Amino acid sequence: MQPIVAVVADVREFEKYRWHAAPDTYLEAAMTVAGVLPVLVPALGERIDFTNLLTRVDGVMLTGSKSNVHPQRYGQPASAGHEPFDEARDATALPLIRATVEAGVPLFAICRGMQELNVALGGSIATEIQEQDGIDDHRAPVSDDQAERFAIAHGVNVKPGSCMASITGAGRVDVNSLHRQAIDTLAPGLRIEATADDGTIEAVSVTDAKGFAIGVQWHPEYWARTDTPSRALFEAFGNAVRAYAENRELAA
Ligand SMILES: N[C@@H](CCC(=O)NCCCC(=O)O)C(=O)O
Repeated sequence: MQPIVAVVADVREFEKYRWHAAPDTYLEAAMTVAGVLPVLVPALGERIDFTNLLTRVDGVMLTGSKSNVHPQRYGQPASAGHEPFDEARDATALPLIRATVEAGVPLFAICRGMQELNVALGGSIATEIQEQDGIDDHRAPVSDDQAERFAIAHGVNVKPGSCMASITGAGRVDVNSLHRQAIDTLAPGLRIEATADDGTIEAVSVTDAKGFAIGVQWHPEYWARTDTPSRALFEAFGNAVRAYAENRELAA
């Protein structure tokens, strides 16, 4: 049995069309390492019956994106520093996250996805964090080579006793870094799982989650086959999704 994981699409305009799409790296990591079938959910917002969708999938994965959650979603005015936006993705991901957490469906939120998780549950986001005193530059290296942009960039400190620690081990984990925003106010119901040396929140989990519900600010999908912590995260997500699918089948 191949469990199904919903992946919310980004909206992109090219070749004079409006596309709903997701980067191949996330889909490959889900298929190859997690062992699940990723199925794109178009960013059609509240027209989607999220309750019905969640009866037909065994997990939800939220990808990273160059776009940012619109600041109005967390009560702040928009500025150039918050752009670019993808409001169709916001309108789809945020209610889906709330429904997913409520239903106890396994959830893996990556980069923008972790920021969406925080906003969906009532938190806020800081933008252009590298301009803050004491905060390092977490943006991707300037390069045309994706492997250079997604290269390991810094260490994070995984909290002992955390969900993340049960997957990657507690202590130091080396990660890549491609973000200029980060969690500002932590949402109620989220727990910090890992931080960078400058205090930036790098991983969270849903405090009273019925199962796997983790967000990471880095990109484990890119090296999921070769990097041990990245592989461990996708394998753990896949195992949680399979267990959920089996329980759902037994209950049917
Ligand atoms: N845009 C937000 C979210 C970070 C994120 O998802 N980054 C992925 C970018 C992929 C790329 O640059 O190729 C932020 O900047 O914090």
